[in-house]
Order: sequence, then C-alpha cells, then structure tokens
Amino acid sequence: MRRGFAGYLSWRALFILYAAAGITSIMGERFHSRPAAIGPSVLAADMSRLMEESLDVERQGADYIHLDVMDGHFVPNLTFGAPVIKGLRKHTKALLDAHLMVSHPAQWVDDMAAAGVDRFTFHVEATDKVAELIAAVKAKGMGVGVALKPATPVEEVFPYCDDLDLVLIMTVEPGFGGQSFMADQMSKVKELRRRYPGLDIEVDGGLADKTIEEAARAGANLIVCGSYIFKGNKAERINLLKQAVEKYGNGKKDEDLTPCVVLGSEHCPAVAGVTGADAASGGGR
Ligand SMILES: O=C(CO)[C@@H](O)[C@H](O)COP(=O)(O)O
Repeated sequence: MRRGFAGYLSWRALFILYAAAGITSIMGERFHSRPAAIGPSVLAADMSRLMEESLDVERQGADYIHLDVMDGHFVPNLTFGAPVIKGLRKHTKALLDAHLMVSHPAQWVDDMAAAGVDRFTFHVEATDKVAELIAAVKAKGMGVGVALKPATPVEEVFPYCDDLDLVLIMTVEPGFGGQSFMADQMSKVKELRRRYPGLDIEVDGGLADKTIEEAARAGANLIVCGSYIFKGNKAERINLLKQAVEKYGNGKKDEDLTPCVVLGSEHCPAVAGVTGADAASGGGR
C-alpha cells in the first residue's frame, strides 16, 4: 500500500516536471507551448511596393515581417540592407525580423538596430565569435537568433541556445525563394525541440500547405514563408500555416484554432481548421 502511494507520488512528480518543461504528451504525440507566428518573407513580394506589400500581409494576419538581407558573398544573391529597412520602419509597427545572410554580420549590428530591426538573426557559419556577437546584438536591444544552413550540424548551436531568442533552421539552401522544402532538416528541429522546449524554432524555405504539417509536428513554431503567401490568398494561407502549428505543434483542438482575421470576407472564405484533406486541397506553390 505504502509503495503504491510512493509510486503515485513519483508519477505525479514526473508529470509536473514534464509539464514544467513546456511539453505535453497526448496519445504518444509530443506537443510544445511556444506560440505559432507567421512571418511572410518579402523576398517574394513586389519589391517596388515594399511598404504596401508589408502593410497588406500585416492586415491579412501576419505576425511579423521577415527581411532577407543578402550580400552577394555569403549567398549568391543581393537584396537590401539597413537603409531600405529604415524606410520601411517609418510605415509599420510590425516586428521586423532580419535574417542576415552576410559574411560579416558583426559589421551590421549598429546599422540594423538604428534602422529599427527588432530581431537580428545571423549565421553560425559566418563568424568564429558567436557568443560575442550574441552579446553585441542584445546590447543594442534587439532579439537575437542564430541560423543554420542545411549542411551545418545542429550541435553547433547547442552551446548558445540558452542565450538565444530563436534558432533558424534553413529548409532550403539560403539565397533564393521558391525552392523545395528539405524534409531532412526536420531531424534538427526535432532535436532542438526535445532539448529546448521553451525555445522559438524558426523554419524558412519551401513552407506551404503540403509541407507545414511536417514542420509543425517536428516542433517549429515560427514559420517564414514567401512564395506560398504572396502567390495566393494571403489571409487564407497565413491562417492555414498558423492553424497547422497550433494543431500539430501545440496540440490544440480544431475548435480552439485561431480564426482567420478576415473570416467571412472574400479574403478568407472557408478556413475551418487544418486537416490533411484541407491542407492537400489548399492550393499549391
Ligand atoms: O531566406 C530565404 C531564402 O534564402 C527565404 O526567406 C525565402 O525567401 C523563402 O521563400 P519561399 O521558399 O517561401 O518562397
């Protein structure tokens, strides 16, 4: 009898520990409690209308704006830098999430902070002074993330995770939008989620109706998405991605999923929870 009570107590303690770690498990499936957030990547927008396109995705339910800063050296493409972001900042209060695909990220910390960037994510492959750069970004009052290219082992970021706001797992080779989702990167997301239940894990590249379930189940909660959002019904697609994270990542029931911001309007006609069938018929990239 006494052993039974002790057994009950130890199970209870185990449950409390597990819940405290931010993970719940229902029917063998692991869920986490990090909130879903969708960040449209303006790389897929009409850049001549950067302000209008950014304000539009905000209205359609975006949680933040993802800005791909490329230097033509770290990646074989060129985009924009702090002056353009500073211009955009004047027109929006949205969280600006800058992904620095540059060879010398430390060089841009001051300019990005002055331009109004909220979150500064740099590549672990771009510097030998990761800890120093994390500290420098924080000192400027920005959130800080570390990104990993597809060939970089996830272990490289472990020493820094306790000091980071997010880890970005690239699910395409950085440099261009419109590429195919690399499902083999999900093992990295799963390992990060297992080790760091309270960490924000961002994925970027090839996210769409047909790939979001896998990313959400692996544990990603920040979803960067370019082509899929900008080439279709934005409100509907943003909402589909968000509901998938809530359902497959947070374990929410259909009735508790975030409704579409403009539900009922012509922009978001019939989103009623994400299911495999809904997702499969939701339009392609
Ligand atoms: O950083 C990158 C590419 O380097 C991404 O942000 C892409 O812009 C995502 O675009 P899609 O794959 O969603 O079109």
